[in-house]
Amino acid sequence: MNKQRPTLSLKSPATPAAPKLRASHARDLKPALQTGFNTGLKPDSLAYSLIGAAQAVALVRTGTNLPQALVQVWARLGAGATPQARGAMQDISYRCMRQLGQSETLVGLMAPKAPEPLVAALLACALALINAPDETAPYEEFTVVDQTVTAAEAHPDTARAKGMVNAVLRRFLRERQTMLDTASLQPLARWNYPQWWIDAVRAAWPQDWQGVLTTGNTAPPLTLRVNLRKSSVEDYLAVLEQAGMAATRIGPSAVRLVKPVAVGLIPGFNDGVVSVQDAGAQLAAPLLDLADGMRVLDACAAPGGKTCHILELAKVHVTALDADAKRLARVGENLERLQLDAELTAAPAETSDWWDGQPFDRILADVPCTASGIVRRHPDIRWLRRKGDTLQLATLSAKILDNLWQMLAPGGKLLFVTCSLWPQESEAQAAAFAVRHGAARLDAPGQLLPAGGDGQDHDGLFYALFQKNA
Ligand SMILES: C[S@@+](CC[C@H](N)C(=O)[O-])C[C@H]1O[C@@H](n2cnc3c(N)ncnc32)[C@H](O)[C@@H]1O
Repeated sequence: MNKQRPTLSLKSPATPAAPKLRASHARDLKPALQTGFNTGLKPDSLAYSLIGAAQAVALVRTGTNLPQALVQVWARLGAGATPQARGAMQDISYRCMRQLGQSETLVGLMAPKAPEPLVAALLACALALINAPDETAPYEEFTVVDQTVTAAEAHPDTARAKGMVNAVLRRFLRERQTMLDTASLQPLARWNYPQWWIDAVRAAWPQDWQGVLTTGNTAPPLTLRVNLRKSSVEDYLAVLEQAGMAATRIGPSAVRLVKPVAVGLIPGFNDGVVSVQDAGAQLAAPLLDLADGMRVLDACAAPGGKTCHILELAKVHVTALDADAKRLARVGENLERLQLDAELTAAPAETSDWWDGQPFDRILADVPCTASGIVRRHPDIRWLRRKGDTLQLATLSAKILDNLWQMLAPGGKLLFVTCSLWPQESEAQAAAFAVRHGAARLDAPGQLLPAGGDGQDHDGLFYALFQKNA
């Protein structure tokens, strides 16, 4: 077995007398990922993908978001992280996030003592694969057990727990129904969200809370926006049919692929005929009621999905603003692919020193929020957010809205958007804003709860439209 240092460790070698922390405190520590560790596992084996996915899951449990965690793990693995291995690690870790409450509860029922972070994450990944809904189960359950034990043996952070991993998984296969029934008595395991999140959805949406939680645990669809400058929805559906890709129309410009594929394989993607965008998010640009020649501010623009849609609909001058210069670069890449043009400005939307004083005819304020409405795309969010984040983000977005209002021309319209389910960030924010500024409220969808199914399929978004007195 490789004797190199483990890649995940809560203790630093430079501080031998580090105080022992209780498990409840461990999530505040960022374990250092050490480069160069090699498990010796074959990159095309399930064991290799399982230990990689488990490291990403363990990082999420210490506060890193899953996309970043995967990038860190892949960087450390170097050439071993082949496209197939990356795909498998991504698939396993995303599944794991959707079932983490159940898996951690099951481990609590079956493990003799609380496992170390990487062992807990490895077990959670394995249980997510074993408990995958039948139609999506990617591996035989005995293969999963065997490969999880192999993975455990190959990594110094998990090797000592190999026997326990084996015992827990085999016990689960023997006593599956009893274990699942017992676990599901706990809301955390039944719904796979933290208790505070379940309570918040119940309080906000007493009629719909179960559907909202259930939809958030489904895999998201791959929805495309047809660029009406380059094609029509009918023509594009015909292109997909010719390519043998089944698809349905689920919005004015929205087409959902029956089977998601990598973006590089989507016909016309590289030529800007289509973009990837949720059907609910596609409502923003049309609500702005654009006309050629208008000055438009897209105030929280990155990665530019809505910026590009605006420019596909009318010949307008767009300022795309975002506080994050790195993310703003992605707006540039999307504009380039679609052969569109906008002015890119990196600055916080609650400030105004970047503004030339010329009022805007339309303002889109797609403000930073808890993202509680898009958990099916980002299943890690529920495990990363804290209850207090809502108030903090609502305070920032109130500042942003107040600042942007002074930049709007008389008679101009401001569209306020969130991808949140929490009224504090959405309807309560919109109502308070209207009162503060005497803003007229125009027709807009309000809260769209996340919905999946044949007819409609979209994330949870909130829309409020305001007009300034002429
Ligand atoms: C919901 S995302 C925007 C999505 C984008 N409108 C789209 O459709 O592709 C929110 C964006 O707000 C940016 N942001 C966060 N705080 C900000 C601030 N104070 N001012 C401006 N942008 C901010 C984030 O970097 C992020 O790109």
